[in-house]
Amino acid sequence: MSFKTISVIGLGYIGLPTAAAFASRKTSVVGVDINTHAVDTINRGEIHIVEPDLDRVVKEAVEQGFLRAVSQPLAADAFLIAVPTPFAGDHQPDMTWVRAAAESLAPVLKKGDLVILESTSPVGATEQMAEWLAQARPDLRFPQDAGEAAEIHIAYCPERVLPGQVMVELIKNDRVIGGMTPACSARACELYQIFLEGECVVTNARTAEMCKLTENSFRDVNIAFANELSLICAEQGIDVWELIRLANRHPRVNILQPGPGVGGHCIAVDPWFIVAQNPDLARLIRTAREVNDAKPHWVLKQVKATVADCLAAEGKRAADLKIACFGLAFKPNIDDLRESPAMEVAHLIAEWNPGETWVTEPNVHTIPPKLAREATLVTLEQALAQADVLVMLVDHQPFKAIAPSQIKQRWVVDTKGVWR
Ligand SMILES: NC(=O)C1=CN([C@@H]2O[C@H](COP(=O)(O)OP(=O)(O)OC[C@H]3O[C@@H](n4cnc5c(N)ncnc54)[C@H](O)[C@@H]3O)[C@@H](O)[C@H]2O)C=CC1
Ligand SMILES: CC(=O)N[C@@H]1[C@@H](OP(=O)(O)OP(=O)(O)OC[C@H]2O[C@@H](n3ccc(=O)[nH]c3=O)[C@H](O)[C@@H]2O)O[C@H](C(=O)O)[C@@H](O)[C@@H]1O
Repeated sequence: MSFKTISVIGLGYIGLPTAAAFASRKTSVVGVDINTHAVDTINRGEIHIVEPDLDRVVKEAVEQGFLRAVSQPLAADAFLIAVPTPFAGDHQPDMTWVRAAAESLAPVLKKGDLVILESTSPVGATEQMAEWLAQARPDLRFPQDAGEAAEIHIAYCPERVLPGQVMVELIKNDRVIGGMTPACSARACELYQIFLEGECVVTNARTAEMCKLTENSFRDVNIAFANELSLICAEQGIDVWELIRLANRHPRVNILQPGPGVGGHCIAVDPWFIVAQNPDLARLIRTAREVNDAKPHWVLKQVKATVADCLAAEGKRAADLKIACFGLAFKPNIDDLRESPAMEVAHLIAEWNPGETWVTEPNVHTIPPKLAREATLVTLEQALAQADVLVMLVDHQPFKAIAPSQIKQRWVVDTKGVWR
């Protein structure tokens, strides 16, 4: 049985590209979002987020009548949930959005429908979602009670696309399919095969949930290793970038790059879901999070030491000093500031600095509210020409292109090793 209508609940960085990918294959897609600005923008054939190529695909899909957005779920044959799953203040996963999404679609569920959870979630979340649906619809049979005789199919299918390459990775990456029963997995594979060129790899829901968390924890632990090395190398007077380059010449060593910390709303968040469920066992994963979260404070110490050297050498007063931070985004060549360690370093510097704190960020045109009272957004040219201390935080292309002669003989803290 094919899918006549597909509904995607949550039209953000993941939901909108997914909805557009289905619609681009000439399948009727109804996107649902509680944000009316997002709904209106999409219905005009425009987009409210930044992602290469997404604008073109959405425009075509809307113009051809395959994609439309609404504020409340309508009947469909398959529902994909891609709403936020942040953590609460104590690092516990916050499933409020998933519950609200599930409860909002329950009234329109009918026999034979497929419900997929795509949001990054703790182990057991899919079973929990199935319970919420069953409580809302006691007239339908769900997999947790009916097994293969279920009238509703439910699966966990995590998303693993890299921001900036979403439209390519969405189609090409292999996809882990965690059905609550084999029939649920088979139905989910059928759905993704509408646009997927990668392989559907089938497992159960709990393993699929853990798989997503494992991928991001793997990266976090490996970045923490690089960040820890950077601390050790600074103490030992060794250039960490050269060290990593040399060690990576070993055929079985592949160390990642240190930086000001780890940002974005995924790698800095998801490992905590494992820690929250396994507090006594997830020791390495917790420590990696702590190492990466501590890095902005270490960078501040480096800045303080450099400022002290600068003041001593140039005989200036601290209040007259200008410190320029290069970059605010959470990684290079994007405008996303979520959980950005560069933002945090800039904030820590501005709170401490008795002089002026400047930030230069080619992808942002107004100073973010968190920094508005304490820092000034300046051009790259002004920062380079007039600041006393330069702090490299994000290896954006324009910063990497700065001529070495402009950096030479300057007071520099370089967290990305691009101005060495
Ligand atoms: N952004 C990324 O690179 C990746 C994100 N993920 C995961 O995907 C999930 C979604 O993330 P993003 O798309 O980045 O979030 P987002 O914040 O960009 O989009 C989520 C959307 O859901 C909407 N929403 C919230 N509650 C709703 C409800 N009850 N009904 C309808 N719409 C609702 C919001 O208004 C928002 O537009 C999260 O679990 C995230 O961890 C997974 C892989 C990559
Ligand atoms: C395992 C993995 O590669 N996960 C991806 C990750 O996307 P994201 O853009 O957050 O990852 P990223 O490029 O590693 O950046 C995360 C953070 O880590 C930093 N970073 C990255 C690599 C490195 O060598 N050193 C370093 O410090 C970045 O600057 C950034 O602050 O998380 C996404 C997600 O889950 O949302 C996931 O879909 C993506 O595939």
